[in-house]
Amino acid sequence: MLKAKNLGYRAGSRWLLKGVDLALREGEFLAVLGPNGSGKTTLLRLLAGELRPTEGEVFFLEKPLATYGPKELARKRAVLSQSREMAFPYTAYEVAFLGRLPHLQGRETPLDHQKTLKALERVRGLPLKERLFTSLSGGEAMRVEAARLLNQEARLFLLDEPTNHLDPRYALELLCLFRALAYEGKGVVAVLHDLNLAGLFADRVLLLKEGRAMAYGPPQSLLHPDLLEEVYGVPFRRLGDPKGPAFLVPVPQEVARG
Ligand SMILES: Nc1ncnc2c1ncn2[C@@H]1O[C@H](COP(=O)(O)OP(=O)(O)OP(=O)(O)O)[C@@H](O)[C@H]1O
Repeated sequence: MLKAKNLGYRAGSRWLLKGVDLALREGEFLAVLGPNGSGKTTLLRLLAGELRPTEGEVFFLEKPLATYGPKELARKRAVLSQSREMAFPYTAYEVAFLGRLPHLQGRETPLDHQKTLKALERVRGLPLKERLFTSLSGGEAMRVEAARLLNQEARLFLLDEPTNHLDPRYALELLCLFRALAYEGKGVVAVLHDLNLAGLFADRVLLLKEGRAMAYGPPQSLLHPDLLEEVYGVPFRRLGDPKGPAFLVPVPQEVARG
């Protein structure tokens, strides 16, 4: 459903992203990993159509992304960005309702409100619905934003650090939710910093370093201490049962040397 070929983006004289290829099928969950400043958000914004590539092209549902109008795009792909800013003092309910906007034919219907309540319920956000969005904690705001995305009923979800601000239980719940949506046939691309969550939830991982793809493939083969040390510049240790999922933790140099 989503394909990028030789994707590059330059700001001034600096390439923030260069030569990135990826392909996402319906039902797949792709995790984008990499150090701070490695180009993850830039890639997500290119895939969302918020930035135009300097080089290469993005195809979404068999069409060049650049040929979509904003409303058509908003019905088909939903974006969770890092910014939580709201131009107006919306309630949590109103923020979740924003997801219906691309679908409204002139005016809202009772069904749009039912869907909004259902979306809030799926993220355990119903008790927050009357609260001003700006008064919510980081984790509460993230869940309300997730309800907005669900309400958009898109085929592709692009998530920039969706587990930011979430405690371990909500982080797992949120990723389980998007994993379930992928099993239903949606596509999910999530920028994550937690390698272990990526290993648990993603079908494939793209590892970026300085705007270039260092590796792209199934997490079992990529989340390896040597590769991670090369990408992040710190040693990693693999924990857990060798036959089970890998859990990788960064360790100080002294600990790595024993
Ligand atoms: N408009 C711009 N002009 C110049 N440099 C930019 C611009 N936007 C982003 N950058 C730089 O490009 C690099 C990649 O930024 P990006 O936000 O994509 O990284 P990231 O991997 O998402 O980082 P983080 O993990 O810190 O969120 C950073 O060094 C950033 O400062």
